[in-house]
Parts: sequence; C-alpha cells; structure tokens
Amino acid sequence: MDAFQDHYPENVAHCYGCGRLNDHGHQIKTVWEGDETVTRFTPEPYHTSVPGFVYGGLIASLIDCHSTGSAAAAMYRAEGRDLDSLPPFRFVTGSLHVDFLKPTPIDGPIELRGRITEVKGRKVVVETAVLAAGVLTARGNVVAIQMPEDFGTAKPG
Ligand SMILES: CCCCCCCCCCCC(=O)SCCNC(=O)CCNC(=O)[C@H](O)C(C)(C)COP(=O)(O)OP(=O)(O)OC[C@H]1O[C@@H](n2cnc3c(N)ncnc32)[C@H](O)[C@@H]1OP(=O)(O)O
Repeated sequence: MDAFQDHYPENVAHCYGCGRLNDHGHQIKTVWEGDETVTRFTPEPYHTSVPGFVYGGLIASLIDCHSTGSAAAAMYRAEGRDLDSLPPFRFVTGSLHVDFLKPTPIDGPIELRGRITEVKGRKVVVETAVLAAGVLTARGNVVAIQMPEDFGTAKPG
C-alpha cells in the first residue's frame, strides 16, 4: 500500500525524517489502519543511546514526521480528497511533546500509532503511541499547522 509520504510533492519530499528524496534521512512511511495512522521503523545500531536502547532524539524525530504526515492525511480524509489531489496539504510542526515512559529496545522494529484528536482551521493535533514488541515506551503530542504560503521566506531575527 502506498504511504502518505509517497504522495508528497517533490518540493516537500526532502525532509530528513520523511522525505523520500533524502538519501540520508529516515524516509518513514505512514499508512491508515482504520482510524489510526501507523509507521513502522527499524532502528540501526548507530541509533543507540545507552547500549541496547534507542536514542530519544530518534524517537522524537519519528513522532514529528509521523504526525505531520498524519495531519495531512487527516485533512485529505476530512475533505474526502485523494492524496494526490491539488492543492496539496502541507503541514509543519508547531509543537512537539514527548513523554519517554520506558527505555525503547533497539533490537527490533518500532511501531508508531497515531490518533487525530483535533482538526480546527489550519491546526491538527496528533497523539501517538510508540511501541516496541507491543510495549508502550513513549507517547507524543504534536500540534501540526498547515504551512503558510510564505513559509521560510521571512528573514531570521
Ligand atoms: C502533502 C504533504 C506535505 C508534507 C510536507 C512535509 C514537511 C515535513 C515536515 C516535517 C516536520 C518538521 O520538522 S517541520 C520543521 C519544524 N517546524 C518549523 O520550522 C515551523 C516553524 N514555525 C512556523 O513557521 C510558524 O510558527 C507556524 C507555521 C508553525 C505557525 O505560524 P502561523 O501560521 O502564523 O500560525 P498562526 O496563524 O499564528 O496559528 C494557527 C493556529 O496554530 C496554533 N499554533 C501556532 N503555533 C503553535 C505552537 N507552536 N504550538 C501550538 N499551537 C500553535 C495557533 O494557536 C492557531 O490555532 P487556533 O487559534 O486556530 O486554534
């Protein structure tokens, strides 16, 4: 089954977490399973924090891009639109909160299961459970905001 990220327009397909065109990135893939969005990712040995366990920054990164992809898919679904239909929905992260509940073992796949808890205007809130071998090890809450037309054009400072 095609993942949400397979439908990202080329100009937003370079993200380190989810861009299919970023050879150095995680290239995560997210799909619907009923009303949940699901990403499965197998960490590499170099994603270590304490030996045997996954680096928390990787978990945050996976939650981040899992959630922005989920937000876009939720908007398409809410409007009854195909993922390839125009204009495309693009979401960036407004806030990212992670609770690390237990160490996440590095020796197997990680599953992220997202639920859409709010869709309001340009904002979508996604709550994500992170599971390793079926055990909940972290929880994420992301406020994803539809990307403004002028995103990235304002000068810093
Ligand atoms: C096809 C697929 C392509 C997919 C495209 C793939 C892209 C990959 C993305 C990967 C994920 C990332 O790492 S993205 C990179 C990291 N993130 C960023 O760089 C974003 C930097 N921040 C910004 O540009 C801006 O602050 C925005 C866009 C997030 C928000 O600015 P804005 O557009 O002016 O928002 P504004 O009108 O004030 O607010 C709109 C609503 O959002 C809420 N809101 C705004 N900011 C926040 C916030 N930090 N925390 C909570 N809520 C917030 C407001 O209360 C309001 O809610 P209400 O009053 O309406 O209820």
